[in-house]
Amino acid sequence: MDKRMVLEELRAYYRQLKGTTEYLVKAVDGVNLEVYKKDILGLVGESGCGKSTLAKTMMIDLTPPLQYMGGRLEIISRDGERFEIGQFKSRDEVKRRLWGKHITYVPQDALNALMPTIRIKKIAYDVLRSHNNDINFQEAVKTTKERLAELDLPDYVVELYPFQLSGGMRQRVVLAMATLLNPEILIVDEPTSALDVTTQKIVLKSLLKLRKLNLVDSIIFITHDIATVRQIANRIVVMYAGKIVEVGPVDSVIRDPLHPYTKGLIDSVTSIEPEKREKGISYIPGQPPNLIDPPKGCRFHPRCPYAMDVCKKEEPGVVEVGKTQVACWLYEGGRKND
Ligand SMILES: Nc1ncnc2c1ncn2[C@@H]1O[C@H](COP(=O)(O)OP(=O)(O)OP(=O)(O)O)[C@@H](O)[C@H]1O
Repeated sequence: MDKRMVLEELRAYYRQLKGTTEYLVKAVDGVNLEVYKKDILGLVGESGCGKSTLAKTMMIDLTPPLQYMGGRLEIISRDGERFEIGQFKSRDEVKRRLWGKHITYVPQDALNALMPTIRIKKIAYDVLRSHNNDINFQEAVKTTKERLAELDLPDYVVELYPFQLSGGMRQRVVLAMATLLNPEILIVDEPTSALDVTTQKIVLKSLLKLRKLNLVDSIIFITHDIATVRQIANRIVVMYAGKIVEVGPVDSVIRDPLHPYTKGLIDSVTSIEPEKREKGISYIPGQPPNLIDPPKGCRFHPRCPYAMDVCKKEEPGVVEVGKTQVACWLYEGGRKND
């Protein structure tokens, strides 16, 4: 399969000063993942588990207090050009060579990211000109109208100011601006959480369209919402306390979650199905750990109903169960018996 990104034991920590003592917040701590062409990955996990930090690290957007601590990150372009995290001398170089062109990130607060007093056509012109100094304004407007049409937005949107757009329209315009240069990888952080259900669906449709038309090769969709992941993603990536604990095809992970944490996450989703509602709302007991001093062994062990002695002492390796990869001692040497 065509790889677009490879992460091996990737680590990025925040340096935090309390008084005169420095602490390290281990937000991305030994992450392994391969992203393929045509992938739509749903990256899920509780608040604070490191999803946004992983996105920033994938973007090689490492500014203090966030610091790269080791491991590999490789981005592979459609033409086979390879970019390694360690090769860049400055953030400016990363910005010039990677952002927008090969990888792009739409952050959580993207709805407010567009300058309200600059017309869409001028914003798009600036994006396109940052990678092609020779482009003229008319060409830039034409390219922008084409991309807007691909996302089912009318031509006249180029003439508008961001404050004139509704939430859903603005989110699609943000997606259009972020993908004007057809980057291989698009990372979107909670793109639908501030929208009503109907508008959410329109935004999800736009994302699927970007993928289907090959305007982007791979999408990483960060969310708390497993129902949304089910609608859009082909694979689900479950993160807990700075680590990936399970990766697999979306349907099989949701139907038959392997890691006890994934099971807890899925069980805690409120359901509209009466038989599930009757069981009541379940939740994962306890709190996620402090990432300055996470538990030894498996980081989930203090909250895990299946925790064994080994879980408290040693970190589990990754085991393949069917098409799913899971980091859990229950599966070392075979399938869990229960
Ligand atoms: N600037 C910072 N300095 C120190 N620690 C930080 C900083 N930003 C985030 N963290 C910590 O890093 C950890 C991971 O945070 P991150 O925002 O990546 O999680 P998340 O899974 O994206 O959460 P959410 O779903 O709430 O956005 C958390 O413990 C958080 O408190």
